[in-house]
Amino acid sequence: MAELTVCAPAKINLHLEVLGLRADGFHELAMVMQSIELVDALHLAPSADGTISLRCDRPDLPVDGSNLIVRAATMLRERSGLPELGAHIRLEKRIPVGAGLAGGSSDGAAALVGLQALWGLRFSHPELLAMAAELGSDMPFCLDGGTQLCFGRGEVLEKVPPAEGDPLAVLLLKHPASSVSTPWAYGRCRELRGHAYLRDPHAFAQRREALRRSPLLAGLAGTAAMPPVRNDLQEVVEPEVASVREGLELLRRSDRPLAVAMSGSGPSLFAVFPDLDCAQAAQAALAAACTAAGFESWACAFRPRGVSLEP
Ligand SMILES: C[C@](O)(CO)[C@H](O)COP(=O)(O)OP(=O)(O)OC[C@H]1O[C@@H](n2ccc(N)nc2=O)[C@H](O)[C@@H]1O
Ligand SMILES: Nc1ncnc2c1ncn2[C@@H]1O[C@H](COP(=O)(O)OP(=O)(O)OP(=O)(O)O)[C@@H](O)[C@H]1O
Repeated sequence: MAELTVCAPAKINLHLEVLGLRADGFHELAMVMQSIELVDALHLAPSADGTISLRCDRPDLPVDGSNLIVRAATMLRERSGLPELGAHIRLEKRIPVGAGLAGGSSDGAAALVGLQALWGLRFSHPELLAMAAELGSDMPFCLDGGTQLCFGRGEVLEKVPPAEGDPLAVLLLKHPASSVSTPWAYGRCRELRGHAYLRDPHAFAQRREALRRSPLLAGLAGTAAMPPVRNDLQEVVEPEVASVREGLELLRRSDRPLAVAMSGSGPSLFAVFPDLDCAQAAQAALAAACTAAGFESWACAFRPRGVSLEP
């Protein structure tokens, strides 16, 4: 096989509820995650000498063993038992880094799927999901993407069927000089809200059931109005990060957004619109204000799937 291209879409969190602490030190979560049409591209080619190399068009992104693409590739080769496997990988990076959009996680998921195809491996889907879960809490979602309920530390997934008709869309904002450490955000959440964390597994189960029946899923299906988006990390990050406050204020000026919130651990912000035309109109209307405040913006439709191999 010559070269192969695999797409790695970003995600936003349409619901991020911190339930409590787990024995492994991670947080027990109840989330709804949504893939969007903001996509990194990985170009894969076999290497003759068994090396795994990564090149990227973003000089500020490490391409060594700390990159999730290299970590995923190394894990896949080890688990295959074929140490002679190698690949040259070129990353076209379009998802902002450290933004709350799981760009790194999605790239790792794309590496698992793309290299399985390039190397002709035959891991089952559950095996790929298990490898993804070892590499990061957001990575399992990124494999199949679309709209999913995410429980546990983020790796226990329940698919939500895509809505009928035109997909919803978002206007996404991020300040290029701003990024938020995910471990810091969760640590701060524990400081501020740890006293109110749920402790009883039955209470966790009740919250999961409440999310399965929530007005949010009816709103996404178009059978009810979209409720406000809940992101428990937003109330932790917003007071500490000016670009989050500024971005939320900008988005609240747009024309009738269905919801406005921060994604993941931030600092990217999004406003939900009924379709891509509305999101693009909102982007045009806010263009001058965003430029003046130094924000980058993207108008993206919801995407009904995650990682995808390109023909
Ligand atoms: C904020 C979100 O992006 C929301 O989708 C995710 O929860 C974070 O997913 P992620 O970046 O893949 O997180 P990981 O790389 O697995 O963990 C990074 C750090 O975040 C904290 N973390 C992450 C997930 C989780 N359920 N509880 C946590 O407390 C832990 O300190 C962990 O060491
Ligand atoms: N391929 C990659 N793309 C982007 N970041 C990567 C990649 N590999 C490793 N990283 C590292 O992961 C960290 C954050 O990655 P990412 O862009 O997924 O953050 P994020 O969007 O906040 O993710 P999450 O929503 O899961 O918190 C950065 O420190 C970055 O250096």
